[in-house]
Amino acid sequence: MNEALLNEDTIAAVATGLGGAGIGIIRVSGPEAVDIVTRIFVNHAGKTVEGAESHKLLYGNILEPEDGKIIDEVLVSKMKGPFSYTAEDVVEINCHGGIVSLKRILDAVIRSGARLAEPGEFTKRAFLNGRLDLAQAEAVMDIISAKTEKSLEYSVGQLEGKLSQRLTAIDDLLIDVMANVEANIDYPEYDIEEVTTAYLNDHIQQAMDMVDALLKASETGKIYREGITTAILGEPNVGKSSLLNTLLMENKAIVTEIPGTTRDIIEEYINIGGIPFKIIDTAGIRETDNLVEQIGVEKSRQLIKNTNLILFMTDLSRPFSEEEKTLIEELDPSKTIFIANKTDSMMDTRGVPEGWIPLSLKEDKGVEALKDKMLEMVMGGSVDQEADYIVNNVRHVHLLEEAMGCLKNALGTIDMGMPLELVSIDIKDGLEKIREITGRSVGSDIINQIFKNFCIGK
Ligand SMILES: Nc1nc2c(c(=O)[nH]1)N(C=O)[C@@H](CNc1ccc(C(=O)N[C@@H](CCC(=O)O)C(=O)O)cc1)CN2
Ligand SMILES: Nc1nc2c(ncn2[C@@H]2O[C@H](COP(=O)(O)OP(=O)(O)OP(=O)(O)O)[C@@H](O)[C@H]2O)c(=O)[nH]1
Ligand SMILES: [K+]
Repeated sequence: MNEALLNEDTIAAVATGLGGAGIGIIRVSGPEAVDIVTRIFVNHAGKTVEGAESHKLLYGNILEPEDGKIIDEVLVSKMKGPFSYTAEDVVEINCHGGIVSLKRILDAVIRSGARLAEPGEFTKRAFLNGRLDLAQAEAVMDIISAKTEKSLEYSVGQLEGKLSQRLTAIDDLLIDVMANVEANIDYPEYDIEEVTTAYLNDHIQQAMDMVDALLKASETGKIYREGITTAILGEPNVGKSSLLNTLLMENKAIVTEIPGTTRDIIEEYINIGGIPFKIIDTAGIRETDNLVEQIGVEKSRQLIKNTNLILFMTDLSRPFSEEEKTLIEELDPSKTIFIANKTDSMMDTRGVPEGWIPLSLKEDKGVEALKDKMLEMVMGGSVDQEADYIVNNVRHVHLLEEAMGCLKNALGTIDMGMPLELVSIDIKDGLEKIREITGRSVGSDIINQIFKNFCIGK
């Protein structure tokens, strides 16, 4: 599989942004990388890229290949394969970050024999050359699109192999079981290792427990990946915008452009305890004056149904309206936080209702308690704060579910007293699914699909 995908081209791309930063990097990787850059680089003391030490910076100029005119002043680093990001020879040219300099140097590199890299092609080469497995390569993309420090931490963990180690442990266990089963099929008369029903059930169950732990970690992963969709609801003037502003001011999450995804709606992310909450723009709901009328609108119903969390707010400076009472009945208490705002100017006839969070945005009281409550609702047992790793990728989740299905089938096959050959097939199917995650067994179409979503230069 690897040979078919590997090719001997030398590839090049701008690895940094094109927005006119202080410094920009052009990355070149492949068998001709050193030769190509050697030909267009000069150093006042006569040092060459060819002769340079690996992983050291070299100062000089990049020249036009045709007439030797200086394009820019640069620092060049050579990383000799296999000790590089791609495991091939890599040369990086650090130039001034302007778009013209970057473009002219990239052009010079291409004219000297490299071709433009496809999106994700550097990381794809790292995978095909065996420096990263597929789960690790995918982590690179998660690192780039991480929304909070916590999700960055988990993705770096995945790049370091925390998920891969667990998958390898499952792989090892299943290989062991298969070896024993196969031996028993091939040489039943020798009684090499007794493959009893108890042995099989026990070991397959062990593998299932390991897969199950990963699936649990994927529920947490989904939260870190997608954020908790949150809507702030309430009658006009209760303080919804004020709450949003307060939360945004101190807790705005850093959201970088996610390569390969189109974003047609503006989403505000706030970061509470490392978890991204995605605030849904309820402008549509806010426009109407009448709350019941709002909720009657199909879109609002959909919104309420599809949101993970609802912050419902009332205003203590006036009585409950009939509309509010109706809506409170309709809302699902398991995903709603009820907030009583304006405690500073509460009507004499109103107290804070039982179970509601008292808040005064004016006096900045109760915001911490609200944030704690938001975290508590999300945790609900599913988020383990101390988790060492999470499963952060939809492809992985599907494959884990499929692996689980195969192993369940194996138990069923044993239970029905079917021959060992059939048990062996079920286990093998499960193993294949695990190997699709690490990329030990995966088709080139899937590999191409995965790397297509990376950004250029990665
Ligand atoms: N300039 C630059 N910065 C970068 C990258 C890069 O490719 N270039 N990276 C790209 O994403 C990240 C760093 N990742 C890297 C991973 C491995 C190697 C590397 O050369 N590995 C060798 C040698 C390691 C060593 O000296 O011990 C190896 O693994 O054998 C370099 C960068 C972030 N910053
Ligand atoms: N006294 C008091 N006033 C508040 C408090 N929170 C918000 N307000 C005021 O209430 C008014 C309405 O606040 P907004 O945040 O605009 O309310 P809203 O729910 O977004 O209003 P609509 O956009 O009309 O739905 C503003 O004048 C705020 O300053 C509070 O805790 N105490
Ligand atoms: K408002």
